[in-house]
Amino acid sequence: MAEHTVFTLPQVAQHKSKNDCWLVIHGRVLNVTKFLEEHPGGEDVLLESAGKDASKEFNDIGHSKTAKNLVFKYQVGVVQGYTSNNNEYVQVAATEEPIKRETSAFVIRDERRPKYDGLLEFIVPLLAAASYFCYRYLTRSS
Ligand code: HEM
Repeated sequence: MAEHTVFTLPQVAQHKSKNDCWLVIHGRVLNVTKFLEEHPGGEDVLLESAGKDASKEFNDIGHSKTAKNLVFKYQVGVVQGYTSNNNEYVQVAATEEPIKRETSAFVIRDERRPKYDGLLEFIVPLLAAASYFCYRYLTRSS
């Protein structure tokens, strides 16, 4: 698959013109030549990062989810030293500048409750009520 073609950073650096513009975002090598004119932020910012790792610039803008998903569309490979991990590419060996791995801002809370929680909620009041009636029964005046 094309998205797993491995490129070195010097190889990526050879594609830095308006007619042939590649950049790296989070270990992914992107060919954004056709996207230059479409980029809502303008082509100049992309050309400034052409042939380079633009992860920091990409993050700093705070691109939307749409923008993040578009990254996949332009992927032509990965940077040497990165490996796929659940659809994210993480650095496995020092290449040049370390690229920060993007982390999710969400904390997923496990709302599942223990299996017997519901049962206990039912049994404890039942036992309390049963104890009360036993007590009343045993202490009743005949
Ligand atoms: C393939 C990589 C990129 C894609 C797919 C992309 C996509 C987009 C999209 C869809 C927007 C519209 C706003 C949004 O949805 O977030 C946007 C805005 C923008 N992008 Fe990118 N972008 C890329 C790379 C970059 C890079 C490397 C830079 C900076 C060096 C950059 C700078 C900007 C700026 C300045 C805006 C305008 C933000 C604003 O007007 O508030 N983008 N980009």
